[in-house]
Amino acid sequence: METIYGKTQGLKAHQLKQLDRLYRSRLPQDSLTTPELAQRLAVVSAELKESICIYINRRGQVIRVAIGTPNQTKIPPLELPRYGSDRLSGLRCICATPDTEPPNVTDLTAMLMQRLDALVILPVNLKGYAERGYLAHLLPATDTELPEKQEAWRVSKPMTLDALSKQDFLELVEGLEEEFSRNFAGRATDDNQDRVVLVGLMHQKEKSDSMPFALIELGHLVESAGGKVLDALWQKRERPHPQTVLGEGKVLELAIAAQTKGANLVVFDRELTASQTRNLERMIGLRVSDRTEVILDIFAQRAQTSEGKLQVELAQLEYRLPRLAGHGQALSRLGGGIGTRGPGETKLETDRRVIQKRITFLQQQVNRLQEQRSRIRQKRIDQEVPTVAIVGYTNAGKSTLLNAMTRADVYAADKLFATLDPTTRRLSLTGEDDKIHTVLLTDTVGFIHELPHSLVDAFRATLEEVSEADVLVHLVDASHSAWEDQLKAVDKILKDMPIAVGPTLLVFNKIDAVPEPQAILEKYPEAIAISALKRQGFEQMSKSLLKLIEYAIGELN
Ligand SMILES: Nc1nc2c(ncn2[C@@H]2O[C@H](COP(=O)(O)OP(=O)(O)OP(=O)(O)O)[C@@H](O)[C@H]2O)c(=O)[nH]1
Ligand SMILES: [Mg+2]
Repeated sequence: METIYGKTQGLKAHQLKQLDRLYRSRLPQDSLTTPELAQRLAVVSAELKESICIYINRRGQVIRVAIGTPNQTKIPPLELPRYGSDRLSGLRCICATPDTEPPNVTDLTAMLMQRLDALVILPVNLKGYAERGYLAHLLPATDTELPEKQEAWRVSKPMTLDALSKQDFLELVEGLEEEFSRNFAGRATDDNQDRVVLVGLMHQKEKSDSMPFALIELGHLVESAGGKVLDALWQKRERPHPQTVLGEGKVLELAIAAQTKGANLVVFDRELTASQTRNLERMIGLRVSDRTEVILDIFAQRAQTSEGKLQVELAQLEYRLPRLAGHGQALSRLGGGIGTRGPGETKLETDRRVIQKRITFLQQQVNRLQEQRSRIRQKRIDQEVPTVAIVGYTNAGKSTLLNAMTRADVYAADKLFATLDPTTRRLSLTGEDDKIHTVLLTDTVGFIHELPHSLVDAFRATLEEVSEADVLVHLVDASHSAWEDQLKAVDKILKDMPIAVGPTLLVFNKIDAVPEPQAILEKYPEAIAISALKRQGFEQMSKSLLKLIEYAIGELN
């Protein structure tokens, strides 16, 4: 006997047999259904007073018989014959139901999530007959840039069983698939580029209805990681749903948005637990990732030095290990991209035992390099050259400033986390008495609010530089609309450092792009305003910097 899926408890032997016989039905390849099959389904449905679904492949074989609505009897993504937003899954569902309504949104969403070839709903009357049915199928997007209200499916008017049977099924699906793949080719300009839908939560008390800042930033992070943002949605909630972060209805909405826009990845604005990831992937049918993984991915792409690479891979694997069951295994074959790349050209390991071993190895390497680094630093301290570290939110202009002041050639770009490895350069500063003083200036990796815990280790090199510097320059992008939040986020990270940091000079950068810099300086009178790009305000900054160094180390020679 074949497996009957769904609500099978309490079924009598002859009912099970009746259901089992449905497996033996065979349809002509090119017809959607036959009146005989429709009638047999109707009889069983009427007797059980339940919806009955059968799933049929392109060869006309029944591959699954299930009790329940199309939504209740959904097939997990990995058991579908094919998966991918460029085509249909190769299965259609015929459902006889005692409910007399036309297909509802839940069932249509189930069709969308499984990318069914078609869905036929046959309402069964009181006498146990199906007189007519509805044919539903997905609609390809009409445009490469999708309009907001893209219809995801079409539902026919009620049709007689005869008319349904005469539908040329193959012609229908082949036509649809051709359009799907044409659109898909148009959309996926770069096969390796992730097409992403962003998801966030907003606290219930939040008054504004506009896109939360965290989500805008997440969009920049995804773009910095090389992904393309197709859509963003968020929900107001008291607290995250323990199993799915969002409420069930919102997850459905997310699934529809992701599927109709042809996304291959969904990214949440917070860390997900292993089971949340698993539940969401099962419900949406796409890979699900989070903010931390995106940041780690950026790090993996940017790491230059061998130390940077080691630290990033270590952080990635440590983040992944406890989440492996939900990730990588079930859906890894759905593709690569954000969250699957290691530093260098490698793909991240997915085997638990291998990972464990690799983590131990990487930890040893990182410790060794750290000792080396501290020896170098000791040498610097012995030379008694004062050290200055530039810190600040990512994209504040730290590398640009280092380049401008020292003619270094550090990569600066309008991307988050452009810099990963600290760079130190010698800098000559002219004091009040025109005396020239030499200091060492270090550019560091940018900070970000809610620095993910697993990343702190990857930041270790930077944090060491920061905590051992005599003086800090805290650079703020004054042209950013959220500059004050960023300033506070950096202050918080500095305050939480295990070792107290040296005195800090607050410097507002990109002043060339601020219409009224005066307002900012009134609020922070101790601060200095510069433009690293236009080399404005450098003189005053140098003077203040020297004063602060003098204060920090006692005397300048
Ligand atoms: N208008 C303006 N843009 C600037 C200024 N300084 C830097 N930028 C721009 O800001 C962007 C980021 O500069 P970076 O120097 O890479 O910033 P960063 O702080 O090193 O960033 P990460 O290394 O990513 O943390 C670049 O596009 C710069 O050209 C400035 O004074 N004015
Ligand atoms: Mg930088």
